[in-house]
Amino acid sequence: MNKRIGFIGCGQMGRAMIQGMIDAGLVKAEDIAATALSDETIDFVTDEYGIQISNDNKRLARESDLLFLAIKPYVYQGVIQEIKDEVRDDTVVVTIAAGITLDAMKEAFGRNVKVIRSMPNTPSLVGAGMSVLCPNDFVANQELAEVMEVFESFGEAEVVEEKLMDAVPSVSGSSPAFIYMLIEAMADTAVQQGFPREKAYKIVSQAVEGAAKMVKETGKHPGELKDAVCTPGGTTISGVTKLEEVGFRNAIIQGMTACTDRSKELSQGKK
Ligand SMILES: NC(=O)C1=CN([C@@H]2O[C@H](COP(=O)(O)OP(=O)(O)OC[C@H]3O[C@@H](n4cnc5c(N)ncnc54)[C@H](OP(=O)(O)O)[C@@H]3O)[C@@H](O)[C@H]2O)C=CC1
Ligand SMILES: O=C(O)[C@@H]1CCC=N1
Repeated sequence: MNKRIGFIGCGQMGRAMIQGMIDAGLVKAEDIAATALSDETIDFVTDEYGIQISNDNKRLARESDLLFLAIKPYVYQGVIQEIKDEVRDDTVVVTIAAGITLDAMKEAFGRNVKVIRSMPNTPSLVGAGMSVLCPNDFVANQELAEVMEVFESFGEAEVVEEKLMDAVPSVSGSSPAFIYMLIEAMADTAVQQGFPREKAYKIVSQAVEGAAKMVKETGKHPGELKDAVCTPGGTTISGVTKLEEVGFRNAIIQGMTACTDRSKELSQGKK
């Protein structure tokens, strides 16, 4: 890709995306530039990733064709104030924060900048990301296609209407945390039942990955796949019955709803 890609912020999510696109061969490390606040991060990223990194947000904003804002939501206002006059009219700005709306971006910039609101997730680090995007009216189809190419280099990407963006963290950005909790709980149980910890994580995470692959590759309804595991009078149905009794599915629904509610609060400017 012959676009200059810049990341303002180079923490967990920025690094996951950068590593993902380098591993995919989309860009060379030396063609990516980033900024961070601390010397500690700047030194670490220089050593580990080999990208250009400094604390000069203005220069990065001026020089980037695709500018990712990989900073925490509460830092957005300050950083946009700093860079808004440096961002060129042909630059595409990509947000990755929950609750930063396209309207809020327009207001912060005080003009019509090309903006794509996105929500990636950290599995991008290993090429298994799931990102959801929503462009504003000033992004041309070709520009959206280029940004999709970036996101698809480290996983899968979908475009949705902005009204769905507050629900997106619960299904992509935040959802890996819920799955890690599931894996941890399953592995803890395995350890309690005598498995060594490392074997427990290997077995459980492979089973989780396999189940996800079955849903994706067979196209079958998850309920049908679940039924195929349940032998009459067997072990699985005993586990399924107990999980229903303790409200497993309801717990997931409530967790995801709380996640979406928090995104809505952030979108409304609540701290
Ligand atoms: N973590 C995740 O799983 C996901 C995160 N996101 C979103 O990604 C964004 C970043 O999150 P995450 O990567 O986890 O956060 P981190 O805290 O790991 O990274 C934030 C980065 O921003 C840098 N930074 C802070 N202030 C400035 C500034 N003024 N100028 C330049 N750089 C600055 C920090 O520098 P330093 O390192 O020096 O402190 C750090 O490198 C958030 O908006 C979050 O909502 C979206 C999807 C998933
Ligand atoms: O927790 C958060 O707010 C961010 C957005 C999705 C994942 N991390």
